[in-house]
Formats: sequence, C-alpha cells, structure tokens
Amino acid sequence: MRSRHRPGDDQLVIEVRGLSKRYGPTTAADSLTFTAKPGVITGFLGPNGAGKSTTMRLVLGLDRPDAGHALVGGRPYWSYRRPMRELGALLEAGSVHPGRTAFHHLLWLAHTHGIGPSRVLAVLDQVGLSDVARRRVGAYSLGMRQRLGVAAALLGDPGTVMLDEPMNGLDPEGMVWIRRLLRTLADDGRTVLVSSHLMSEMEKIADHLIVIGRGRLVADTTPAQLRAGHDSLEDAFLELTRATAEYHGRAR
Ligand SMILES: Nc1ncnc2c1ncn2[C@@H]1O[C@H](COP(=O)(O)OP(=O)(O)OP(=O)(O)O)[C@@H](O)[C@H]1O
Repeated sequence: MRSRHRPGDDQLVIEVRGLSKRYGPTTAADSLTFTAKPGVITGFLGPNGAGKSTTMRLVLGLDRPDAGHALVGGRPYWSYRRPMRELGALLEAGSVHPGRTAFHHLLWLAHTHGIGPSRVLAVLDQVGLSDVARRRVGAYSLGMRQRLGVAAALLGDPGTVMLDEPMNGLDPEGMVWIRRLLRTLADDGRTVLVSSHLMSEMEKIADHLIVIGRGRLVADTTPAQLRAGHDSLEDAFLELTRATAEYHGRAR
C-alpha cells in the first residue's frame, strides 16, 4: 500500500461539529462534536441505538443533519468529485448484489472512480479474498462479506477510512487481520474511525475513543484514561453509558 499520507495532515481529518439529527421522537445525534485525526485509530463507541451509524451516515451525506455539519478534510464528503479517493467507508456488509462475484463488484465500483483493475486485485489480496474473488457474493459468509466491504472502502486508497462494526462475523484469524490492517492504515498516516461493541478489541487497537450515548458525546478520551480505576474497559464503558442505555431501555 502506498504511504502518501502524513500524520498531522489536516486534509484527512473527520470533523463533526454540533451535529444533530432526529427521527420523529428519537434523537439520534444531539449537538455532537468530535474530531478523528490522522495517524491514530479512533474507536467510536456507544450502546445500541446511541447514534453511531447515524453519525457515519451523516458524515457520508446519506442523511441530512437537522443542525451542525460533518466535514472530511474541511469539506462535505458529497462535494468531492471522486469521494472514494478521500474517504472509504464500510457501513453495512451485505449490500452487494448476491449474483455478482467479488471481483466484478469491486471492478464496477472502481470503474465509477476511474480506478484500474490492478487496484482491484491489490485490495482483494489485502483483505485475503484473492482465492475466492470469482465466487458469487451470495455464497459468502458474513466474515467474507465484511472483508469485501473493507476492500471496497480501501479501493480508492483514501486518506480517511470509516468502518462501522468491521469485526462483525470475523473469526479469530479475521480479528488478527483487521487489527493489523487498521494499525497499518493509521501508521500510513490515515485517519481511521471505527465503531465496535467489542471492548476488548477496542482496548487493544484504539488510540483514541469517542463514546456517545443517546446521540450525545459522553467521553473524548484514550482507552487508558477511560479504564483508569476500573477492572476493564468494558466496566468503565458500562458505568459511563449506564444512564443513557437505561433511558433507552425504559423508553422502548
Ligand atoms: N432512518 C431511521 N428512521 C427512524 N429512526 C432511525 C433511523 N435511523 C436510526 N434511527 C434511530 O436512531 C437511533 C440511533 O440509531 P443508530 O443506528 O445510529 O445507532 P447505533 O449507535 O449505530 O446502534 P447499534 O450499535 O445498535 O448499531 C436509534 O434509536 C434508531 O432506531
């Protein structure tokens, strides 16, 4: 992989400022402000329904905020002519036509951005799908679809990568792979924003943590600082988010 990104490069920052989004009575994002910086892995945490996916969708311009903004390298994602080259995202594994092969799915995506077939082969290799690239995606396991989603995110060799629950469905070998991949991406100077419910994984890989509850920022910290005084990061997380999670439990 190329190493064209430099840590500290403001062009690669994901900046969320005063972001708010309501769906009927539900507040999915509530004046949310945080920054994900290049060269580090930023973990994005929160209980179910906290607003992580909504925030990521707002960053991608797939939904409109009621207030605030989300910028990638100082601009809205949608304003880039070839956005896949700026930010690569994995939102939902499985949103691929089941009759297509992984190779053709990526080739089609590449085409839309003027990216050649050699890059498709390179990302297939990077995610470990080279041997099964000619199989229909409908026959893929969840872990394989996750790898394909990550391949799509990396296709444009973007300086910023945003992955929603990339560890879902990965086996132990897959977990080792994703850990190494995220570290390599950050070490290359890329911005890496990754959501997960797996606290032990986050403790291992994240350099920085953004924790939200009910759409609001509840912590902007490091794993060590969050864990301080607790037996585990999970304990610290549960204590921090208990009020927000219980609120959801009662409200439903
Ligand atoms: N399109 C939508 N229409 C209505 N409500 C929505 C929509 N999208 C999200 N929500 C609601 O907004 C809240 C935040 O959802 P979101 O999926 O962003 O949370 P999350 O933190 O990603 O949750 P999880 O960890 O379970 O994936 C939830 O209460 C959800 O039901």
